[in-house]
Amino acid sequence: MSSDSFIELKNVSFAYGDRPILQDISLTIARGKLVAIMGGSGSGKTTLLRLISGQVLAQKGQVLVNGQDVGRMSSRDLYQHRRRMGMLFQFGALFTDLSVFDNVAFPIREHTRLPESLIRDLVLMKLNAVGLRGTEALMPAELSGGMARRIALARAIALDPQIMLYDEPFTGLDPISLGTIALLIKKLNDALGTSAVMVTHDVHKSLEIVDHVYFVAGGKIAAEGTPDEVRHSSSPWVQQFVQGEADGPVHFAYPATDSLAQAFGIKGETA
Ligand SMILES: Nc1ncnc2c1ncn2[C@@H]1O[C@H](COP(=O)(O)OP(=O)(O)OP(=O)(O)O)[C@@H](O)[C@H]1O
Repeated sequence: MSSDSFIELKNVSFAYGDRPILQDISLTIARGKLVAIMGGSGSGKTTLLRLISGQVLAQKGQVLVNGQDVGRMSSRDLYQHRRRMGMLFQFGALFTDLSVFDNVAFPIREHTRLPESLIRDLVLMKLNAVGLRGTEALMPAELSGGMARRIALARAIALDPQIMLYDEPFTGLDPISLGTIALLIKKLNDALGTSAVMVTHDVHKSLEIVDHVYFVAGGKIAAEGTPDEVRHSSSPWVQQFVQGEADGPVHFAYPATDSLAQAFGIKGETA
């Protein structure tokens, strides 16, 4: 384990009922880094985020956040843990009957007793951070999809989280909005020193902004590497991902084999 790891999964196994989803997964997210998790549909990527947030608990292994085992947290600790966490989900829609201002203010009002004048300053700062100061009086129906996602990002960072979890933050956005939100995610992560995990299907955009990539297949970490290692991998498996080809050697419905990590041709775990 690296000494600056902030989130660490150690030999984690998880099943929904008797259906195994993740088996003996180990991964590390260093403090202040942005890490992508990629893999086929249904491979368990969102489940990994849920394990980190404590929404589901590992049946085996440990999920450590800042050295604390999420599986052993009291409900009070879990509440504190979630308070230190921001989430931006694909379907994490804004509250349609609240203004932009009230949407961003919502977590601040929910979790603090700050006076309204200070809340106002904080909300305006967060809107400024996502480049949307001046929109505070608008209602969500008056926003474009890209703007709405940025407001959701402002809301997610309202409490200056130590951890950010992104689940498909680019889905449904036009290329320009997608580029804007990707840059914002990177800029905010660097500025806030947040340790962030992003589940994404957008390989190209992610490789531009993340520090490290984990590939999940067959319930395991099939491969991992820096964006450069991923881009230059000679493995047909990785290339299928990077090129976004529908046909190729990756068959996500099949369990991963022991040789999958080697097949990726970049650092991987042996099963
Ligand atoms: N609450 C649940 N109860 C039972 N099974 C579930 C539950 N949530 C997810 N699953 C199943 O677990 C598997 C992994 O789901 P998960 O959402 O983690 O995958 P994913 O990699 O994020 O998929 P996608 O890329 O399609 O969003 C899927 O087969 C899904 O059907």
